Amino acid sequence: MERKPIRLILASGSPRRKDLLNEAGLAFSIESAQVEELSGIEWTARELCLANAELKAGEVAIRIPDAVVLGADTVVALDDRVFGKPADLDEARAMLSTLCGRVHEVFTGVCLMHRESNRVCRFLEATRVQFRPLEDVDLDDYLATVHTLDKAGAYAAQEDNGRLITCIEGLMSNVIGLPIERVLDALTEHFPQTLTPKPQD
Ligand SMILES: Cc1cn([C@H]2C[C@H](O)[C@@H](COP(=O)(O)OP(=O)(O)OP(=O)(O)O)O2)c(=O)[nH]c1=O
Repeated sequence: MERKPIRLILASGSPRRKDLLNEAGLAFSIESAQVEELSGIEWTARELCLANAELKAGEVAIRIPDAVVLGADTVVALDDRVFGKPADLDEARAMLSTLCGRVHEVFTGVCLMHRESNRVCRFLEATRVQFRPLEDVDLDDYLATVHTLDKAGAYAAQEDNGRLITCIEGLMSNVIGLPIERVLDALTEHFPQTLTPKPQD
């Protein structure tokens, strides 16, 4: 039986998420979610990134109910602390100083939502990341050369080149904002009608 294609929409303004979906060869469009992200010490990192992913997907899915909407949220967790995007360079410096010499976890929550059929698929991926000791890191240089304010935990694994990171256990794509391997599996299982290849240039 022929299946009717369903549009895939990325509910995100993150250039990293756009690149990862593009590299996977998927056809999709972008509609940034207009939401105030949840935060606060009452949330664990796992709860927070899943709740924010659903919030982002839900806001766009209300507007476009016939599409499958992908929302995602990435946070960094150390012990019971949760680091989102730093508010300013002082906070970025404080986050990086705290993360140095330790292993932390990066969680990305993903929510795929199709309102028309009332179907939602949520999952979370965790990756462990180890940082160099503080004395081996030039934080002034790092903060001057890497754009940290739009990144959870104030670092960019995609352009690290060994400056901060000594070891990554798990999916690299998850650290930079979207565990694309798992997104493809979830789309294949739950929403195969979205898997139309993008037109060739
Ligand atoms: C840890 C880490 C995060 N990041 C990015 C991924 C996410 O874009 C960002 C975390 O913030 P998010 O709130 O997850 O996403 P966003 O604000 O960029 O986009 P939107 O809410 O519109 O979807 O941090 C990196 O690019 N590299 C890294 O190494």
